[in-house]
Amino acid sequence: MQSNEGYQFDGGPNQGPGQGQGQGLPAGSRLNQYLANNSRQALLTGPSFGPGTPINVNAPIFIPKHQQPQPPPPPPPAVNQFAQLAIHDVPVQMIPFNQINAGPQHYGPPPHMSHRPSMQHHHPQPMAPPPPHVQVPYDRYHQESRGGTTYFYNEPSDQPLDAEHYHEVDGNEGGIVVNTSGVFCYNAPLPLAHMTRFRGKPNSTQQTQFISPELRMELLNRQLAFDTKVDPNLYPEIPQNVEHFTNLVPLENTGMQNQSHSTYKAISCRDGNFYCLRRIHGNRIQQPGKQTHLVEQWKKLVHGNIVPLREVLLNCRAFEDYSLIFAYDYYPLAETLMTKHFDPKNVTNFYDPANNFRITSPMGVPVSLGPSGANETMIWSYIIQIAAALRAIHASGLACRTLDLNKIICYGNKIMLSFCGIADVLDPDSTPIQQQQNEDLNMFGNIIVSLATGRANAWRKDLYPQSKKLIDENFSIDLRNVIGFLHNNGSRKTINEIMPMIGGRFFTVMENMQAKTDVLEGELSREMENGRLLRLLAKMNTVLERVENGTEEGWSETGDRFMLKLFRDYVFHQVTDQGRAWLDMAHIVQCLNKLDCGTLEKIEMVARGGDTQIIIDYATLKKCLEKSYRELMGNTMMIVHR
Ligand SMILES: Nc1ncnc2c1ncn2[C@@H]1O[C@H](COP(=O)(O)OP(=O)(O)OP(=O)(O)O)[C@@H](O)[C@H]1O
Repeated sequence: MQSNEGYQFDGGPNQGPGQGQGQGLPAGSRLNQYLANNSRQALLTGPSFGPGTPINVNAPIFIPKHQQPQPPPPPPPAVNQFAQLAIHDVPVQMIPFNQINAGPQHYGPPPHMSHRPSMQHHHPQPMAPPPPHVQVPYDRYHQESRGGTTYFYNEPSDQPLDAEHYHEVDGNEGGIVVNTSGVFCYNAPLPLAHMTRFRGKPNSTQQTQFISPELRMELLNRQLAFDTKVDPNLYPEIPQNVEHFTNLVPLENTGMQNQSHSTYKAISCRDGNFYCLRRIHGNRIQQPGKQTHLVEQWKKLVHGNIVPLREVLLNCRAFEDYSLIFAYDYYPLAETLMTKHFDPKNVTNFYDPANNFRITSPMGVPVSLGPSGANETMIWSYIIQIAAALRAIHASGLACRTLDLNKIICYGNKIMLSFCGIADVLDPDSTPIQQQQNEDLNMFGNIIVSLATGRANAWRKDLYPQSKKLIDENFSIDLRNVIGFLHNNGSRKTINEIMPMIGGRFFTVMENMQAKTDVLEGELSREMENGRLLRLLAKMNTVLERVENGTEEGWSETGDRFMLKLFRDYVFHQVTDQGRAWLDMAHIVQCLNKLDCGTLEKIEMVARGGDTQIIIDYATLKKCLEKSYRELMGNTMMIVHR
């Protein structure tokens, strides 16, 4: 046996039978015995990867399924981890939001999923309901946790082997379990009960495996919105750069006669972030100090229901006039309350001429209000959010001054006051701030009347009696009180006074938002490992099969790289003893995780010719990778981010 930096050839630590199969497992552990049995099985049937010496490694043995005394797939109570998918399980197809749950009920696997038994190809029953699930007795399986992973296994039995055995198990309440043919099985808890109601009922296995289709679509569309560019031939009037902003894309119709303002998406070259630019056409600021003295206060205002103002450009010449430009944070595919509820035809769309592609927000389905307006729950949610924003603005000694349906944007579940601060620059108002704030409350009342009646101008004096009648007939006394209070000009009033009228509804909105946050956090924690594994894969592929590194011609075939090459085969190119590819995503993910952590667990790697077997631990492999990657970086001029 040779040893070099932790490499061990042919053999490995001398262990007695049944010892040390699972590192850190007690000797009497049933999992340990199970692994030992599998090891013995491997002795009888030969190694799983090419010819070679018996496996005697301090690690769970990786054996193609058909070589084992075959357990039927284990039935964990809930498994919804990516790691559990077979490699041929592809991510969920993009389904437009409005098509989800639509159409006839489709039984059987979706066309792109292939984790069903292969027999089903011979006897396809696409529209037949699935056969009743035969519950495998749970007590036939043993369960043992190790290093955060729960292994399910059963003792060898006389059962016939079924190499292609996959099961799809209908779980209870939103939980569908897909078992792959892999030996390892990751077990994850079901989402918290209070979160499941926000997920909707999954209509197929996919929805429990990946980020929910609605959220995926929403995020993808937002990403596309970020990426849109305009064709300069189609928009010759849009400048290439506006100071440090570039890549301007109009968010509303431009080029109309006598337009006084326009809105664009842009990227800042300073920080690479996206901004929403509101341009006021031909507005030369003569007395900057006097007109912009409130800008700094607006910039300091941070609130979840207010779009932050970041910068104001005075007398900008990029549009060949003296424009006033306000830069706000950009929220992709945000739409105004006006377009959402009153003018759905005008929904914010990007038309990407380069791709001939329209992007709309699948979540932002226009909700046209009927003759009796929006439902009361929705209105209360708006009231609470607008009140929260106004409370912050008024507490800062400012007034919104532009509270109307066109200046409130919807972004996901949230609504936000947009374009704040513009009125203070365009038209500095010397009336007492209290009076300006009172006017905000009046405008707030108008918005509620519009939403409740389904008519944007229902608050107008001539229409108000009719609107009031409709509201009295259809809405609660609390809502009528809020409107009455906001429209009452007789007394001094503050936004805080509507809190008692909101009452317990506040908690409902807060709980809903909290639950949504929990769902998003859950999704994030499932996906966050992807980046780590991607970085690892990128490093491995940067190093492997490189023809040469500087002057070293055989670099990729020697030393540490040779170890990594064998490891690549161990991870990705496992074969059965008949030479068929053996694919198990769980194995791949687990190996990469162990490499990333640099565990001391050992594996046996076999060269393709079968003439070399190497026993090595993950910690050493990790060092090989890091060292090779560093060597490569030392020879390059590129800046590489870790
Ligand atoms: N912070 C933001 N991020 C992304 N989009 C935004 C943001 N603020 C506003 N928008 C979008 O900019 C567009 C503004 O154009 P729109 O014509 O609807 O409003 P407006 O110009 O105020 O209306 P009007 O011309 O009637 O006064 C809207 O589509 C709105 O959704």
